[in-house]
Amino acid sequence: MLKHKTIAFLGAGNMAEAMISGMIQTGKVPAKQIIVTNRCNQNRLNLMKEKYGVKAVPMNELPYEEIDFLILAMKPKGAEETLSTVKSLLNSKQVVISVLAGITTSYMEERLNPGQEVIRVMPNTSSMIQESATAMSLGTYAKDQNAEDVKELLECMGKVYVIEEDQMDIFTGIAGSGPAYFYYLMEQMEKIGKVSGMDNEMARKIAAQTVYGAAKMIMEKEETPAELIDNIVSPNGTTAAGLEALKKHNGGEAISQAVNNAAKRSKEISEELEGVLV
Ligand SMILES: NC(=O)C1=CN([C@@H]2O[C@H](COP(=O)(O)OP(=O)(O)OC[C@H]3O[C@@H](n4cnc5c(N)ncnc54)[C@H](O)[C@@H]3O)[C@@H](O)[C@H]2O)C=CC1
Ligand SMILES: O=C(O)[C@@H]1CCC=N1
Repeated sequence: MLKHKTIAFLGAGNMAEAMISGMIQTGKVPAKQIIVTNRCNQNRLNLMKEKYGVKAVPMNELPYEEIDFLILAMKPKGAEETLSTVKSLLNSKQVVISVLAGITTSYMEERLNPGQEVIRVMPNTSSMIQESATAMSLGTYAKDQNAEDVKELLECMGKVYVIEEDQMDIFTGIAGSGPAYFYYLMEQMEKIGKVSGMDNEMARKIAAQTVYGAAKMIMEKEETPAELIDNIVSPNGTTAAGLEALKKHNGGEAISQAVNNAAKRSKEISEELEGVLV
């Protein structure tokens, strides 16, 4: 039952805000049960309080005893210090949820009290409008009931996929970072529309509607991407000409490289930070 849970965010940045926005919109978690804090930016905390009606407190005033789910939402490099700080403040019933890229459940478990429940999550910023593709992987000690509640919480932000943790790097490459590739793509569409005399705003909306429609087709129809492409291509037509240019300029390879490089970076972050322990 989410309505009785108290959820605290350590870190009040872009990802925390997107998640809070998604949660608030469902009404499943009362705003007064969401607490947000960060290391230094009081203006940011004020903004979160005004915009979402959540509690916003300085770090040293976080009421740890009230928290059910503690969400780590700072940058990965802050994990070490944060985990060592919260270790002595948490009890065994509280669940630590991390959205930090590259931070493994074992990394967290090794730095928290033995048996502490930990869940690793990878959302994306579309949580803001409840359209995230979010992954979750359970740590060694995560209990079924808490895992179910956390899944329900993440469903406030979009679709949730429970995955093996060894898939988290590639998931991050596809879905955590993924919105940025599509924004980049749409930015290029907007630019070329503008160069060709189209109104900026109009070109942006047209590109977005096209991406949105294509994504919806994949979600709602049975056809594969290849079949859907086939439905668009006319022999010697415009799409064939467009795809020819895309292939000539290694469009497919560019996307594969983007996903792979992001996944590789996620793995590197784990390795760099794990190195701190030895
Ligand atoms: N932005 C995104 O699209 C996604 C981000 N993430 C993960 O979310 C985390 C946060 O990313 P963003 O929100 O984009 O960063 P951000 O820079 O917008 O926000 C970071 C926040 O953490 C606070 N902070 C820094 N150190 C802290 C500490 N020791 N204790 C408490 N608060 C601290 C900062 O004051 C700031 O409010 C990262 O670890 C990232 O890997 C995961 C999925 C998607
Ligand atoms: O760029 C990053 O590292 C974070 C993780 C996924 C999206 N943003």
